[in-house]
Amino acid sequence: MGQSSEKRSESFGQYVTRISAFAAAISGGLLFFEISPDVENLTRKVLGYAIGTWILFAVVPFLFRLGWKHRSQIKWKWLLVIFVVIADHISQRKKNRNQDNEQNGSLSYPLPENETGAAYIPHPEDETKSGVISGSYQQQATGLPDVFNLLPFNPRPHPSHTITKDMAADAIHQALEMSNFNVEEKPQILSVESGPTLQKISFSLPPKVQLSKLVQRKEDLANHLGHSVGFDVDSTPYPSSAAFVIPHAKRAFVYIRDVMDQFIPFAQKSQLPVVFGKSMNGEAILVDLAKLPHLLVAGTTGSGKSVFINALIGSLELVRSPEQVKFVMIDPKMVEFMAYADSPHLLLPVVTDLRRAAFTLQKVVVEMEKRYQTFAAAGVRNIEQYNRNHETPMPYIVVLVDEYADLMLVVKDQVEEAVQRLAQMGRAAGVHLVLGTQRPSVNVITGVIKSNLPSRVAFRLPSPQDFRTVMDGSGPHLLDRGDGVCLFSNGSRQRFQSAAVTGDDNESVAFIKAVSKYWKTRSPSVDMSWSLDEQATENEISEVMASASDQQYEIAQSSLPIQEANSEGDPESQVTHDIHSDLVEVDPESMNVFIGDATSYESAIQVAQKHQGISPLLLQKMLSIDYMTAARMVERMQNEGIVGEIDFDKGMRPWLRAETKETEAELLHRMKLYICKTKTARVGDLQNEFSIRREKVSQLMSKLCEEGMLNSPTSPKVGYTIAWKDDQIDAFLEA
Ligand SMILES: Nc1ncnc2c1ncn2[C@@H]1O[C@H](COP(=O)(O)OP(=O)(O)OP(=O)(O)O)[C@@H](O)[C@H]1O
Repeated sequence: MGQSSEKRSESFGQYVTRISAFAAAISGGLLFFEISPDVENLTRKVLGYAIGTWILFAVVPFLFRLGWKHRSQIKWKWLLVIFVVIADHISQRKKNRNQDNEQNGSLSYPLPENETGAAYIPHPEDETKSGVISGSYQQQATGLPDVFNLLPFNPRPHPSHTITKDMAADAIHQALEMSNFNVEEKPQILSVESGPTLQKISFSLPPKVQLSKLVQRKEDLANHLGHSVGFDVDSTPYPSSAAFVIPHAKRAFVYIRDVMDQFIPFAQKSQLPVVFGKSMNGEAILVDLAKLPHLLVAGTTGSGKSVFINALIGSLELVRSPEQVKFVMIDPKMVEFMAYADSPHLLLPVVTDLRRAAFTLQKVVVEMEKRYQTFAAAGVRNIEQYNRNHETPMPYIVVLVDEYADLMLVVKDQVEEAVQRLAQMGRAAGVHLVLGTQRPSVNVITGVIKSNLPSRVAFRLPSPQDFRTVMDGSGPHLLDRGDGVCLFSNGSRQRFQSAAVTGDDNESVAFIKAVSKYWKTRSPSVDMSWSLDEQATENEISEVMASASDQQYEIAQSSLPIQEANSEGDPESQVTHDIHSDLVEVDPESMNVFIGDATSYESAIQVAQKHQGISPLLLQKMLSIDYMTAARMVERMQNEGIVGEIDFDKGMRPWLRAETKETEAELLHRMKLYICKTKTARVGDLQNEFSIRREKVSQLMSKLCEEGMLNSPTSPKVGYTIAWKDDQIDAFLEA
């Protein structure tokens, strides 16, 4: 009986040992193939349990049997001492870890050991007025700001081996030959750059091989090089050369922790510092979101869009207190931003309802308008100047939308209008947009959005057409997990590996919670959170949104064809002329500019007249234009004597131009003089010269045609021409 139970426990032990050996082998294999950080973490855990089980069921019984056999020779006293020392060591380690967790917000992942025990300690009182990081950190020895200690470590900071020049020359030679290029010699390799995901091999183009041909046969080359995904052909700074971009066999990840040495000084001199990732040659890409000033992020599911946006939020939360930056998060899917529910950086709870999302965006527009009023009262132009002159900084607001396509499908009109206004005017007010989408169709990424969000990031997308919609051009086959292309407003475009706080979802949630806890203990006094219902009344929103639509309506009306004469009422509306003929003198390429500039200036004058004065802020608000354009128009109005010097009490330049008493005949005479002197009859020039409405100019020009001074436009390209001969012009001028 005793023997059979011993046998049974032995076979159970063997059984368990075999299972754990099997589990260890599988997890070891999975670790070797580096499938993803998620799988990696799981396999590490399984490996740990397997080894633990093996120790428990194989090693411990073996040692026990061995000890029992030689029990007469064992020095029990020494064994006890060793046991006590080990137990003490284990309990001490456990205690230290608990203390660390306590300090750092109960992380579920181990904190890095701080060798010197020292850290930069952020002091809210040290905040610089420029709104830079919560203080000049007090450096104690070589530590980090303690909030940075919350960042997880990168399990895979380095890629697998970079290809050597010799191997590259062989591989490229072979691929060129197999793709039907006539190459006699191996190409000369000029450089091999290695980043976290890719390596870029630059080589001299063999005779008769052109870069454009390589691009054409990209797919073939990719197949022959064994990299059908991720391969690209690129240009290089070297003459007569090309580059092949090839993914690493095993790529590295970029964690924020990896670049914090560069990020901390960068954060000191920027407003909204974020870690984008690393470039193809492994350099950190650090970006000031305030300068972008908005961002569109597109990527299909699994491409790394959410990890990137989380890295962006994480970067800001690390270096900006809740008093300095506030987030508005819109998450219709209720997946991405829910982990931030407790964050003190939130201006209002995460918005998940689509209609409420539209309302929220409009509310942000109201906030932006209020800020402009505050700036006007304080005599400053933007948030930077305001924060420089004020003790309590005005927080930047970053609006994050997880799935912009969902919003556009349901509440397109409200959303697009609000997004357009925020994109056009948000920057000076410290309001910035980050719009994410999985579905970058033309219905979602409309012309309006694209023209207002020139900075964009594309991760892997379902089709080349989608990539084109986002980036306005073709691009490489991108890999999953953060291989992306970024495009900045200055037109520069580059491939990059996106940064992550961590690639592990659980670790990510733990980090977000820890950072929230960190800031809650440090900035408990100021509660700036919004209550959407209290502060943003429907009236307030509709008032602000309507002021724009009225104005846009006026502008739209002024450029519509006017077909019927109206013999009564406003003489200016007595127009018999199709306004399209005014535009015919303009080259179609420049038409937009022409219509925009001339019409806007005329509208600006109307705004000034209506309000009996003007300020850039008022103009900016009424015409939905950027501050600089508004300021330039105001300056022009002042130079032309339409408005006067600034009246500081009213915060405006008063309207000066008396209503014109000039009769139509006098105005016609002045126009004739102008045409004779300048020998031009362009509607735009006359409109600018006389500061009168486009319709009025058209009406007068029709009269001049009737008088025989001008010829009517004959084709869409040719505008009015002068019919008078030179001697008629001279005679008129002499008279
Ligand atoms: N930059 C990165 N570094 C490391 N791992 C990454 C990175 N980006 C993505 N991953 C890995 O890829 C997985 C999917 O990424 P992510 O959740 O960001 O996809 P997504 O594009 O947002 O898709 P969805 O819209 O379906 O959420 C992550 O869980 C993570 O394991």
